[in-house]
Amino acid sequence: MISIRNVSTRFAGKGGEEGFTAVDDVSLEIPAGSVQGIIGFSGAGKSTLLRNINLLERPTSGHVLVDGVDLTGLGDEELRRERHQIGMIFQHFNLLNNRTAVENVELSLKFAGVKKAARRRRAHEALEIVDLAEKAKSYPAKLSGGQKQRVAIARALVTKPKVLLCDEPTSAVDPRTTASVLQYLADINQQLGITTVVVTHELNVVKSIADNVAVMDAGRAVERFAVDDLNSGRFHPQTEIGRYLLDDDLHITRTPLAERSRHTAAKGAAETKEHAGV
Ligand SMILES: Nc1ncnc2c1ncn2[C@@H]1O[C@H](COP(=O)(O)OP(=O)(O)OP(=O)(O)O)[C@@H](O)[C@H]1O
Repeated sequence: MISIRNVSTRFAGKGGEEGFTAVDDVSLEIPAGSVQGIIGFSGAGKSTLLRNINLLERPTSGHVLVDGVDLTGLGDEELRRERHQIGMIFQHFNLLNNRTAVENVELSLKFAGVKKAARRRRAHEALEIVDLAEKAKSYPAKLSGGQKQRVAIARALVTKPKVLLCDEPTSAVDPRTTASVLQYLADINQQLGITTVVVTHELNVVKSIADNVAVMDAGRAVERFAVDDLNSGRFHPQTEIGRYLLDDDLHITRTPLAERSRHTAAKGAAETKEHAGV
């Protein structure tokens, strides 16, 4: 459904600085109706690859096909039309603060050329999908982080896209809200059959929502696996970055409390002696 073929994205350097390759020859097939996770550390190129899918960031080379249409080969007008098939949500929601929830959702329809008469009705319907009908007239400042993300989801869904791109959708909300936002995304994927791509650095996010995952490191997709295979122990990462990322352990080195207190006590006694000039 989404076919990423040998995509590379190189950013030009400023003022004689060397350029930077953020995405390096990535190919990825994302089946229709599936949830694809993209995981990696900060700076790995995840967001750039996601933005390559709707050409918010045009790849330097390679092709992106959505439903068989090569977006990289389209002119501006055709690309604008195809983009209405692709919704996107962001870490910081990107709502307009001077518009109510329903007006934020309506804007997507306006850009898609939907007539005014139908816009308000459809925007209310989209807010109902994310259980926010009663907040339709609230401004973003009066909404919690989770509610803002749900408005953003409604805004992305209202044009009935085939694809939903999610850039760190839960990084700015607490763990309980994370679960709620992920549940909405899972339900929407299941009920509406929207092919969903989720970029995250959180293993528990991909484990709970994705069917397939790609691990990115330094612009490359270095590992791919099905979450079922990971959960059942059939998948074993081959790269160091994969092993590190897929291990729940945070790798913090700590001295056990008992040893710490012995150490502190010994240090304290030495300092007391020193202070007393013994
Ligand atoms: N417009 C740009 N111009 C120059 N360099 C950029 C640009 N956008 C991103 N980069 C660089 O490309 C690399 C990849 O960035 P990207 O945002 O895709 O990574 P990421 O894996 O999503 O990281 P994070 O999790 O921190 O968002 C980074 O080193 C970043 O500084």
